[in-house]
Amino acid sequence: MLFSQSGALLEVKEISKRYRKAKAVDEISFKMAAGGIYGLLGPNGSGKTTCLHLITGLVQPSRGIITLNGVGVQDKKSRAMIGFAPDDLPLPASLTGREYLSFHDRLRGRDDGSRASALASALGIEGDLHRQISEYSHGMKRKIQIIAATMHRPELLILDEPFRGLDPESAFVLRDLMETFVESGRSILVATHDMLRAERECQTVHILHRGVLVDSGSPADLRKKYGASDMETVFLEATGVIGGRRERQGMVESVFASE
Ligand SMILES: Nc1ncnc2c1ncn2[C@@H]1O[C@H](COP(=O)(O)OP(=O)(O)OP(=O)(O)O)[C@@H](O)[C@H]1O
Repeated sequence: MLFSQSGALLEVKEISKRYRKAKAVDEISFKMAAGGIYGLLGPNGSGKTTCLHLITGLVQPSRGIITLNGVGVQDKKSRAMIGFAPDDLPLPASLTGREYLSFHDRLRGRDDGSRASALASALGIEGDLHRQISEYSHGMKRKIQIIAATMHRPELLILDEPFRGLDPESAFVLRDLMETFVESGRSILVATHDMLRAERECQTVHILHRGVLVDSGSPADLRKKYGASDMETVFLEATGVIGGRRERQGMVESVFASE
């Protein structure tokens, strides 16, 4: 496993991303070590997806720098070490699953066909690889994306809401895959709204609110810090949702109060 001078696999240093006047991500910094699952939590619109796109190198930051093993993520060498499964499922409907995976191979100049088959078997869709993606269910699309993102054995796997729409069996299988992946010394950064999973699976979570990193730590440490019994309460406290409750309730009451 390669390391940068700081020993971190990934270093995000003071990155900001501005879209016209609005800052989607504002001066965020954090590090990830090799061999762990890290969570990116935050309310809708808090900048999680933007942050993931910046780390993949697909989007350029307005400010700041992101390195993987000490090399900028815009560099081709870094990109080869990253796998990304986005939340939306932008898949070419007319290709078969197998053709889609071969397409990824060609883009990377690799031949990972046998690994793709092994992963498809593990995820239970090997028998569907000859079918057109237009015929795939939501869960099958999610799985083919995860295979495409992992078959080249990246050092860093980035997953945006990977469990969304998966049945319990598929979620269980994906969780096993993630665990095996990190046991091999690789790391995962996962953006999620699922607090239970974040608590169970992430060694460290970063909580975003309006583009700003408001807190970071292990789920256990954060629960202690906020005096909370679960990560959902930590999330609501850290993002100020609980604090704004009275004001919101007043607004709703004003709508429904009898005249
Ligand atoms: N291409 C874009 N152009 C303009 N604004 C954008 C663009 N992409 C994201 N934004 C804005 O950046 C902010 C953060 O969006 P982002 O999608 O990163 O949030 P998120 O935390 O992933 O949200 P969700 O949980 O709803 O998916 C939002 O205000 C959004 O409107």
